[in-house]
Amino acid sequence: MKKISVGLLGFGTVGTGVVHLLTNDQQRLVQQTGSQIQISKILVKDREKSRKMDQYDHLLTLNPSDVIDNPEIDIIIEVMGGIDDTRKYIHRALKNKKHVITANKDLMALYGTELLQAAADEGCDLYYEASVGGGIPILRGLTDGLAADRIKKLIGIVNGTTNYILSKMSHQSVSYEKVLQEAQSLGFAEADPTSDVEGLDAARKMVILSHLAYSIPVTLEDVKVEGITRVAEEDIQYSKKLGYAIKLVGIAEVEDDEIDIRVGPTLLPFNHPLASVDNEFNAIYVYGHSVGETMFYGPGAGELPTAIAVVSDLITVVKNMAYGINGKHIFLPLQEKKCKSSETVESQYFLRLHVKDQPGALSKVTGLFNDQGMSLQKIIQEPLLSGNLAEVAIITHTTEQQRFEQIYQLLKDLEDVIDVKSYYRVEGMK
Ligand SMILES: NC(=O)C1=CN([C@@H]2O[C@H](COP(=O)(O)OP(=O)(O)OC[C@H]3O[C@@H](n4cnc5c(N)ncnc54)[C@H](OP(=O)(O)O)[C@@H]3O)[C@@H](O)[C@H]2O)C=CC1
Ligand SMILES: N[C@@H](CC=O)C(=O)O
Ligand code: NA
Repeated sequence: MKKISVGLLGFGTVGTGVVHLLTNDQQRLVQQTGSQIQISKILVKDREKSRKMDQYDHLLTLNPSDVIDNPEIDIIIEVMGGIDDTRKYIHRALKNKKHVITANKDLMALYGTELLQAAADEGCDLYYEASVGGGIPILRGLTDGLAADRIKKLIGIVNGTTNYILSKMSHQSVSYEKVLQEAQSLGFAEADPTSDVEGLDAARKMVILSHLAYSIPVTLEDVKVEGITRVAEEDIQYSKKLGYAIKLVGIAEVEDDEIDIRVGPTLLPFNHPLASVDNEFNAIYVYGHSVGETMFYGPGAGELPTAIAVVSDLITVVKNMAYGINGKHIFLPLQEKKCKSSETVESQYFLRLHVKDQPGALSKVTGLFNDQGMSLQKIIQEPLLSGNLAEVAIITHTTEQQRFEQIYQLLKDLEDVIDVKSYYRVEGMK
């Protein structure tokens, strides 16, 4: 039987899951690929660290060259993360005619086109299913399952850590700091969770999805990004009272050949299928011209779900080797990029304000919207416990961003409005 040799860069959360599957599912791998897959070397940073799977200690190395320049290794699995070193290592591995599988969305969002081109030039495979939605086969869903359709819109909950934090804050009375720690200890959060909570991780995933869905070479700079750090418990509670869940959502939409991509806390009505996607689960809602609406749902992070995506890529690479078609399935963006101006993007909005708790204050607020020709869909007012203030939460009807910004400014200037505490976009049902 043909023997395929694999080298790993990294043996952390995802690496451990990959090694676990390669060790315990040999039989299945042989059935699927007709080959015996063995691990030859594993690059780590700390040789002395105690590991869950210590039977592989003899394969550990601190020298990247033992993996990427090793003539015995056919396929590199990159699960160490980071950008600069990994970019160099993957280029070198491809030059050495090794196929590469990576879970690294940071790298693929920034240098995906360059690396995919290098892979195509070398006749090598470069697969990265784990980089978006962990175990959900969303990249394959776009490139294979929906290959015949033109995609209109993607809405994704693509960051497990922030979804975990917002779900826990919504369903239990628990502090932001405590749930972030939980997400870290469960292995969902990045080594530095800033990229999770500031929305950058989701933005990177939206870049990768947009490349595949629209074949447009968007970059991270094209994504308007806001994280969850300013989402207050009150925002979550008032949203619930109005019938909505707050989620960190990425939206990529093409209209008249112009693309708009954004990531931010967004209200979803409870009857929206994405509203019930909780904890570390991810989901990507895809609107195709012909297929209509589809949703890809599953665990977006964690050891084994992410490892499943990596090992499924590995099976594809080994099958491609058997058919002699490596490097033939590289998707490079082919369309010209035209970005939509933010000001004209339409949405409903949620606003939470503190107003003076006195007769007439609420009617001044609603009067302002009325005078500006913007109707409101829902409004609630509740007294605050201190300061002779009331809290008002509003859902507007759909309006352009520039129009909303004008009204927001007028609202802040209104004498009875003490403060506009927050505002977010609201995604309606299609
Ligand atoms: N965790 C998850 O749920 C998901 C992670 N990903 C992505 O997968 C990748 C891996 O993530 P994860 O497993 O969580 O990360 P971990 O931090 O758990 O593991 C990283 C591994 O890489 C090794 N490593 C890191 N830097 C170096 C270096 N400079 N030289 C040698 N070895 C190095 C570490 O060595 P040592 O063990 O010695 O410290 C460790 O084994 C990242 O790109 C991440 O974004 C993608 C989807 C989900
Ligand atoms: N930190 C990421 C891990 C998976 O990509 C997340 O929380 O989704
Ligand atoms: Na995936």
